[in-house]
Amino acid sequence: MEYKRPIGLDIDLETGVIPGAKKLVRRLSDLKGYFLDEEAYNELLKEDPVVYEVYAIEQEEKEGDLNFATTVLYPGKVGKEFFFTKGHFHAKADRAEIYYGIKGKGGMLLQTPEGEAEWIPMGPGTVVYVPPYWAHRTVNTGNEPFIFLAIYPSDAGHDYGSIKEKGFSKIVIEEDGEVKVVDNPRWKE
Ligand SMILES: O=P(O)(O)OC[C@H]1O[C@](O)(CO)[C@@H](O)[C@@H]1O
Ligand SMILES: [Fe+2]
Repeated sequence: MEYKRPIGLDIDLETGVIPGAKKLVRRLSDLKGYFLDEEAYNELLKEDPVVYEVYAIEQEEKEGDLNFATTVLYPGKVGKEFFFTKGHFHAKADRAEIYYGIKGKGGMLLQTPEGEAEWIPMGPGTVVYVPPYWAHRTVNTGNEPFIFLAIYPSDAGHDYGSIKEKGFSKIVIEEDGEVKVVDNPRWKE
């Protein structure tokens, strides 16, 4: 039998960079239709800021193996809504995932296929267990990059479809200087 080699490396805890990882950049233009306030979206699109970067060490899509990735989610808002990752179910919906907060301040929105949402605040050292079947999106509620590690089965895959279409049933906004998790007025059952 041919064994894969173990991997040991140091994540840069200040920048979130994983040496040798594949880098993915998502700009505001990659998130068309995701934010509630279209006017604010179009205005900010003139600058088309980077919303988040992902540094991933990925294996083949085989049962039993694991991927890991850091995400650097930049601070910012579209209207009242804080910057977030697209969010997804797993293509293999029963695959779970672990997140670990490294730097900055934010949280995770999780949601069942029926639309029951949960908000978990995150900071450095927070561990979040994403159970099978729950969609997940991270949100930066602070004013510095929010950096975290995700560890997930390499055959989990991403299913962006229904989140792209319907969003989450909750949104995370700033109102009167406070972070609020409120019902998404555009949410449809
Ligand atoms: O795939 P999205 O929803 O854009 O979010 C990116 C993050 O989610 C992951 O896909 C893990 O769930 C990572 O690759 C990355 O940390
Ligand atoms: Fe995931």
